[in-house]
Amino acid sequence: MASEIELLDVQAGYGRAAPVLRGLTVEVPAGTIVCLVGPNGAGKSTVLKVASGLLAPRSGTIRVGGVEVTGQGPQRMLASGVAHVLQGHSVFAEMTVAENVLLGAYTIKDKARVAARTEFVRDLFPVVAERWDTLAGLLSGGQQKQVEFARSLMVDPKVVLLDEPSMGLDPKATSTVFEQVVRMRDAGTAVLLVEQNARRALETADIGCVLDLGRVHISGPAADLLADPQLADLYLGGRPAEPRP
Ligand SMILES: Nc1ncnc2c1ncn2[C@@H]1O[C@H](COP(=O)(O)OP(=O)(O)OP(=O)(O)O)[C@@H](O)[C@H]1O
Repeated sequence: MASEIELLDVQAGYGRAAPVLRGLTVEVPAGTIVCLVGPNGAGKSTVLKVASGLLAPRSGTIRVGGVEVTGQGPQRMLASGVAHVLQGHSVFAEMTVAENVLLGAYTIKDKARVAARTEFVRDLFPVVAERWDTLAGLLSGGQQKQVEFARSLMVDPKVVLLDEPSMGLDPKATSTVFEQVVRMRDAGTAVLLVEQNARRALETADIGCVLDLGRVHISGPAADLLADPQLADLYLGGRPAEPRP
């Protein structure tokens, strides 16, 4: 299966400090959700920063859709097909949902294409369509996250990078947000997901990667990782795996 994004043997870090990523390899095949889990400070967000061009790797190779893009900055990575939904909330509260979503299309000059993408995201995220003219700041945290998802899909990316989408959300809103992540995948966008809520994320993902000491320690079908008692002990709070619904 072709990969939408590949990070191969990547070393990366901040300033003169020791590298955070030390020979990390991860790939996101088309049509899949890949989830990175691992302890605090393992480098999960750093992987996404390298993937979106916010942080240049010190060495290694990055490919998007099979084309090498190593060292490109965020704008060129976006143009190559990589969209990044950052941790926390990034909607503009004083702007409407429509204005927030359309910001995602600021690089697209073709009006017909913008109209087609607008229809696509309004269809995919019903709450976005329902609250289109509402000030984004009046929406709940989970609804705001869906506005961010919609904004990221305006450029029709090959892969979307999601950094802790459930952060600060209650369990019901978290479930809705994860359902929307699955809808994004089913609508054709591959997803690289980073989550503190490792068990919930692995229940949603197709492939799981456990990050430790700056490398992918273990990877495989997410269901297998969930069923592994040793992994559950180390990374999933020690509870036995619950069967998938
Ligand atoms: N902007 C930065 N400048 C310097 N060091 C940083 C910066 N961002 C992250 N780091 C360091 O890089 C390491 C990995 O951080 P990162 O945020 O990637 O981990 P994480 O696995 O996403 O952690 P968490 O689960 O706590 O969000 C940490 O030691 C952190 O202190």
